[in-house]
Amino acid sequence: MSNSIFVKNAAQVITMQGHTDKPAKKEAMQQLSIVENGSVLAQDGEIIAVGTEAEIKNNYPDVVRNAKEIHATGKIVTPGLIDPHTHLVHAGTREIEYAMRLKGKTYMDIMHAGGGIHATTEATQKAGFEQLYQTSKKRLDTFLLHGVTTVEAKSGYGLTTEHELKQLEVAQQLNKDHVIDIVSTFMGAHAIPIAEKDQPEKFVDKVIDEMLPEVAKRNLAVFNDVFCERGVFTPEQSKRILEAGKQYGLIPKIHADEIEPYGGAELAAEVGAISADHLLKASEIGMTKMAENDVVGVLLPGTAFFLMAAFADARKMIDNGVAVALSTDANPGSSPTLSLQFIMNLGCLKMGMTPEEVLMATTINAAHAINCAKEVGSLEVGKKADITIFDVPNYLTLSYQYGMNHVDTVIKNGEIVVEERHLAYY
Ligand SMILES: N=CN[C@@H](CCC(=O)O)C(=O)O
Ligand SMILES: [Zn+2]
Repeated sequence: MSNSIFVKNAAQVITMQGHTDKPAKKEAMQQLSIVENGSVLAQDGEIIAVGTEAEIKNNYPDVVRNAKEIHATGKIVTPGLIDPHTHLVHAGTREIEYAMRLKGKTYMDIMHAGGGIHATTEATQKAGFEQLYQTSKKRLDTFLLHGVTTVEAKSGYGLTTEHELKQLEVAQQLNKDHVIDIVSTFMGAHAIPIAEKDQPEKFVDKVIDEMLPEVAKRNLAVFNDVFCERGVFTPEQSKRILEAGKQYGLIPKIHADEIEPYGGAELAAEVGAISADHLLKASEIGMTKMAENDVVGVLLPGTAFFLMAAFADARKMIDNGVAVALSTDANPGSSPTLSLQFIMNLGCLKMGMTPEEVLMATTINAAHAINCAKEVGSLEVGKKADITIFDVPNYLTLSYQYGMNHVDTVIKNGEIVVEERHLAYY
C-alpha cells in the first residue's frame, strides 16, 4: 500500500502559511496564501510539498509516481478544519428548553430553575462510560463529515470528581480510537451544583482541592476552563480556580462575558489565558487587554444565533488587534450544531467578518487557541497531512452558500477518511 498521497490540481489550495509562530491578527487575517491550480503531496502522514502539479512532480518524481492520486479539479483544498471549543461529551438533549425560550424564558432563568447546564449534568451523571462514548463518537463522525479533523472537548457536565473524570476519560479513549484528534479541557467550574448553591466557595474549594489534582494526576486535560458569569462564578472565584490549575500545568481558558460584561476578557489577559471564549458583551478595555496579551478570542456565533442574542463584535476585535478564532460551541443547550461551515456563514453575515477571516479563524487561529499550531492548522511542509477538500469552485462560495455541507473528501494523517461525496452546490 502506498504511504503517500497526491492531491492534484485543485482550483485553489488555501495554505494559511506563515502564521504558525503567532496567530494572525488584523490585516494578516486576510492573508490566506492561495496556490491557484495547486497540489499537495504528503508522505507518512506529513505534508512534504505544496505547489503546482508541475513543480511537485519535478521535485518529487519518485514519491509522486507511487502516490495515491486524488483529483481535486474544480474544488478547493484547505487545512482540516479545527473546532477549538466543544462540549462534545454529554448525554441528553434540551429541545424542551428551546421551546420555552421561544416563548420568552431566558437561558439564565432556565438554568437557575434547575434546567440548563444542570439538566445536562443530571443526564450525564446517569449515563455510563459506554453510552457517553458511543454518542460522542457519533458526534465526532459527524464533525469529520463536515471537514473537521481536530476538536477541543470540555468536561463540565459531571460537576463531581467521579463524573468529571468519567467525561474526560471518555474523551481520552476517543482520542485514541477515533481519527479526529481531541484536545481536552477540564471544566469542573461550569456551574455550581443545585444542592451546593448556597455554598459556592465550598464548591470552588472542591474544584481546586479535589478535582484538579485528580485530573492532573491522570493527565486528562491540557486546559482549565471556568464559566465566569454573574450568577455562576465570579471573577475572583474564576481567578482562584485558574491560578490553581496553573500550578498543575493546566493552561487557563475562560467562558467570558457571554450574558453581560463581567470582566472575563480582562481576567483572561491577567491570568495569561490562551483564549477567552464567547465575548458577546466584552468591554473595549477587555478587548484591548486581550490584544496586548495575545489572548485568542474564540467567538461562538452559533450561541448568539440560537439564544437570539446580540452577536459578538468580531469586526471591532479584529480591528483592535485581537486574534479571532471561530467554533461551534457544540452543546445541547446553547448551540446544538456540529457544522463549523454554518458558523463560518454566521461569522460573515452576523459578525462582520470577511470570507478570508472566517477561514483563518477555523484553521490556524483555531489551532493557536488550543496550542497545536505547530502540528496542524495550515498546509505547510512538516505539518500533519490533515486536509479537507470542498466541492466548491472558490473559497468565497464556502461562506456564501449557507447551511450546507460542502465537504467532498477528508484526509487525516495522510489517510482518506471521508471519500469523494459528489455533492451538488447551489
Ligand atoms: N455558557 C456556558 N456553557 C456552554 C453552554 C452549556 C449548556 O448550556 O449546556 C456554552 O459555552 O455555551
Ligand atoms: Zn462552552
